[in-house]
Amino acid sequence: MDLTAILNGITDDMAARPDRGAVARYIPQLANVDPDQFAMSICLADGTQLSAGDAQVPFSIQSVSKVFSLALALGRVGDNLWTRVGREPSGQAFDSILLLEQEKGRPRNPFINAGAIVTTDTYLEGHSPAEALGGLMRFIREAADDDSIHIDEDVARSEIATGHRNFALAHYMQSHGNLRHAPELTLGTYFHQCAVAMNTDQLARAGRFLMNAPDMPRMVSDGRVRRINALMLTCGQYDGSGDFAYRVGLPGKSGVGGGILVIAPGKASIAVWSPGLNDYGNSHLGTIAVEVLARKTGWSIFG
Ligand SMILES: NC(=O)CC[C@H](N)C(=O)O
Repeated sequence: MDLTAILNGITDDMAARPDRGAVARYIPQLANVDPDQFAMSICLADGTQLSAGDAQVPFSIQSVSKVFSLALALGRVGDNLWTRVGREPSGQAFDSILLLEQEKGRPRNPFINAGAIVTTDTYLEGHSPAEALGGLMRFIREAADDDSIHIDEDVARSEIATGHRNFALAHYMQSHGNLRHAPELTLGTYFHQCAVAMNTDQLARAGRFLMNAPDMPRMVSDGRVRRINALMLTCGQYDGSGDFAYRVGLPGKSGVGGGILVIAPGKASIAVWSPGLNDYGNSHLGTIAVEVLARKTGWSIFG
């Protein structure tokens, strides 16, 4: 299999496509990003790294950060996290408040916004926001083996100023006793976590710990890696998770910045980025690109 040719072929194909989806507009800083960009990077189990397109351009990882915060929170409180957050797909948009009322302030899973806010509230416990974010950045930098990864303050500020729906979710959960800190404190931390900037090379490297391959960084136990991947497969693309599993057949986590981290267990960590989004709020071309990649490589976990 000539992976370089596959990667370059996909990148050329994506560059030529007129339908690129729509960039997220509800976060002002993201509305300015050029939708013509596309990048894909792959880290293989033997340590080889390949990339194509705009693989050196940093983008806002947004909800892809929820994978790292989940790993961190599980490391801190273990299975106690599940007393406050569920493990089922929600079938609703990432920022929906609908089920929270029916389910008494306990979010369906750690990848929708409400669940990620509780996850952040968990790793914030016993720390200041700066210390908590320091812990998260240490985790991400160690996973990627890159100390230059940083938080884009302009993006964080942009979201603090406009994140009314996330404030609504946080206050609603607090009314049910499912937030241990003031909403401003937890959300300030959550918005900074979402504002981590990475390029696809860095993100593919940061995802290597989820591959469960012998020579890859071991940030969490094998069992936990399996479970995080299971949640990525069932909940990682919100109400588009079933469609993504059907088309790609790999666990993935998307963000409204247009990035997706996709894991081929035992084989590869893949990062794709294209800023235009589909109706679910996941990268339109990014999803198509990993669909083609999975088909051409035979990497689907379903054979
Ligand atoms: N889907 C996403 O990437 C959403 C993350 C974004 N920071 C928000 O909370 O709305």
